Amino acid sequence: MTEEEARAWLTAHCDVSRETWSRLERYVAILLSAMDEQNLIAESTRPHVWARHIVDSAQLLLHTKEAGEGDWIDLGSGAGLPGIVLACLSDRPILMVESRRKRIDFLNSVIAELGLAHARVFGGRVEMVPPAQAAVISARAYAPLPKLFESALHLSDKKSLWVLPKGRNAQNELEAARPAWQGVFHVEPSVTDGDSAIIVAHAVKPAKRKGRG
Ligand SMILES: C[S@@+](CC[C@H](N)C(=O)[O-])C[C@H]1O[C@@H](n2cnc3c(N)ncnc32)[C@H](O)[C@@H]1O
Repeated sequence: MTEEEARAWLTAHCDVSRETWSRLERYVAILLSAMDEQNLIAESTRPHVWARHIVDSAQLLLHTKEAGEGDWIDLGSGAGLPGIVLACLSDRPILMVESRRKRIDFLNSVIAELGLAHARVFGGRVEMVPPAQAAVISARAYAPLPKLFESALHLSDKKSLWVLPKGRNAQNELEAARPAWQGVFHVEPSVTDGDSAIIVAHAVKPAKRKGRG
């Protein structure tokens, strides 16, 4: 997907008002300029930021149309991917969880600068977030599935929808997690990379251990 195709995709699939475009443009500008101080995205993706990061984040919205009302919690948000992009494109309250100080400060400054009143940051580890029943949970490049579910189960209930961009190994990672985790799982293709996929899940819970004997 070229940068031009990425913008066209946003126009076709998301409700992008002039205000939203200007927020997204501003976010991209802040992100690229902060790259001088901290490594927020891989250097190689800098020329492809709209496709590799903005659309890659925005596409998660396509899989959450059935989600109930309530908060979206984004685990390990880093520079705000997907959290800030989703906050620009949706009014749903979003909590971004990030443990690294410089990234927490970066996220708070972006929220203030873009005026995203429905977005908040929990500055600390996912495991320390007070229990919640999120409507949606996302995590991009945060942790392998078992650690991801273990660390965030207390933020979910059976209705929570998990949307987890997982790269090329999505299916294998899912198979590996299956013995320990039950749920309803789908693997959806990514629009930005034909080889990558997004795991969409609900009713996630630890599998019952088989009794001995
Ligand atoms: C590889 S980065 C990905 C960042 C962003 N989601 C993205 O796709 O660009 C993983 C992020 O998760 C954060 N992180 C890792 N473990 C965490 C934990 N247990 N609690 C909160 N944040 C965590 C790291 O500080 C880092 O910013």
